[in-house]
Amino acid sequence: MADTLKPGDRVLLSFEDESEFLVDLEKDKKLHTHLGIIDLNEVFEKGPGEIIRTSAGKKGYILIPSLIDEIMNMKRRTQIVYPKDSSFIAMMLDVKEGDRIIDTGVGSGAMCAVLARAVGSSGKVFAYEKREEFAKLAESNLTKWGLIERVTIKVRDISEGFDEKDVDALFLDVPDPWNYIDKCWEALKGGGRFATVCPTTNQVQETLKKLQELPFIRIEVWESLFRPYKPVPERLRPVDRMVAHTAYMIFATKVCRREETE
Ligand SMILES: C[S@@+](CC[C@H](N)C(=O)[O-])C[C@H]1O[C@@H](n2cnc3c(N)ncnc32)[C@H](O)[C@@H]1O
Repeated sequence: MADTLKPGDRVLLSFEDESEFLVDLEKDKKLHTHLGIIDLNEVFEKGPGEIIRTSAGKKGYILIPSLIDEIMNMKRRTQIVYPKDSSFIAMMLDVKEGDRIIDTGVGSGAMCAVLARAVGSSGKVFAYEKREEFAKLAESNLTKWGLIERVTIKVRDISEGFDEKDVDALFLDVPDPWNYIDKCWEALKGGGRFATVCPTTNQVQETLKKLQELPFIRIEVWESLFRPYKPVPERLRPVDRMVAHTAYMIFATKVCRREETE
């Protein structure tokens, strides 16, 4: 049986000219677009996967938005971690159901959402952010995506340290990560995984120096390059332009000490 849509549900209306609209459903409401008017009562009646037509006869489809759809269209006031990086980071941190994770700075909440989804309903993300307005924006985004129950947002400068101890993994996204790596080490459990992102190589160098001073092992630096293709079977080829750079990703694993002590 088709999913039944109710007021407050979010849908993605996807049209043939590639226009897409993310909509919070309301009864008796009309959406005015450059393709014509969409009667939302029709969306309720039809349901996900079905065709919708605007008042101008343009054809679209009713879909349930994915987290990637949400992140690529989200309200943001900071740079965000893009899905091509955040999905890999979540795997490298081995985030799973029930984990306790720290995410900082939470910014607009893009990476936090990926972590919150991965920890499941029995896990928790402790999200630190020094700027109240960004913490509020992250809270609003995570609420919209139904993930806020799994996240505790703390408005705090992380130079004061973290409240949590023995967390399974920690993600750090601030302009000067090397200044907080000792605090991250303190919060992680033995064997806990650490990740950070930096847009420039000189930031990576500073971060690596700091990681090497502390008991961290398996230090790795990665960059992900994704090249989409035009999906035309007769002329299959890459698109003309690609995103050449987002961020370098640095990973490390905490150990309790580097050498055995007597
Ligand atoms: C690039 S944004 C984070 C984006 C976020 N990871 C996302 O995917 O949406 C960096 C954030 O770190 C916060 N920040 C910078 N230094 C901080 C500090 N010392 N303590 C807490 N937050 C900090 C900034 O206010 C900003 O919101």
